[in-house]
Amino acid sequence: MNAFTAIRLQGVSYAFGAHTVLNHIDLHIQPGSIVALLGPSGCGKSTLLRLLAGLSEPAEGEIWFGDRLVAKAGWTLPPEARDIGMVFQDYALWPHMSVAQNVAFPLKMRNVPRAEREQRVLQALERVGLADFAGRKPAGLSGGQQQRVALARAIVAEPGVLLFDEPLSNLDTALRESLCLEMARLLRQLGTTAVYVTHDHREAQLLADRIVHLASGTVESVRTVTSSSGEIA
Ligand SMILES: Nc1ncnc2c1ncn2[C@@H]1O[C@H](COP(=O)(O)OP(=O)(O)OP(=O)(O)O)[C@@H](O)[C@H]1O
Repeated sequence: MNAFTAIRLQGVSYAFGAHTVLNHIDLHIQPGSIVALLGPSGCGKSTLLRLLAGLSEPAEGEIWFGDRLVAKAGWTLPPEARDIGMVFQDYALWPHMSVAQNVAFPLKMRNVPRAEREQRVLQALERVGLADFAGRKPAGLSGGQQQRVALARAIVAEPGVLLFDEPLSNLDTALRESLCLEMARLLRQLGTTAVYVTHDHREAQLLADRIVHLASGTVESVRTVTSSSGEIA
């Protein structure tokens, strides 16, 4: 897979017992685009992201990354076989590892040789403005810095797809906006297809090319953000 991966969902449904959470979702995400999944609490945003990550399997339908089938009814390709990077709300950094070791982890999993690993880790940390923090432990960093480390870890292996689940919601308002703009710039530089779950309209408008509005487990609308000021067509 390369950095320009399209995502296609066809008739995807998911239920917790008798409770249908996603109901025949059809969605096309263009390669290299940044899509925000927006909607009220409980509408199914995180569930949809978990299906894209390979953390849950659909009850119905198919999910394709490029020309690769990654999930269908009752079957899913596991996260580590999907060429994805993920950033969660709670950073999910390993506390006993240094910043550099955290960021190097996806490269280790891919058996990238040590010298190349060190070079790519440094490059990823430079991209998020943390090159001087490589030797620190996560506990010695602010929330915003920890989330930058998580971002560096997500991009270091240059995955085809980046998935974000409310990555800024633990940060204060001012930091949220500046980090959001920083992430938007970085994602555009990288050209990686990205899906970004949020319930914050402003964040979605600052960051995304398209905004998919979910309501009660269905796609209510898909809108294109037409300018950097966040105007929506
Ligand atoms: N493990 C679970 N068992 C049963 N029901 C669940 C489980 N996880 C989520 N749900 C239900 O599925 C629905 C969708 O949840 P989901 O977390 O996808 O929503 P969301 O849009 O991401 O919400 P939020 O913005 O609050 O995170 C909700 O009604 C929720 O209560």
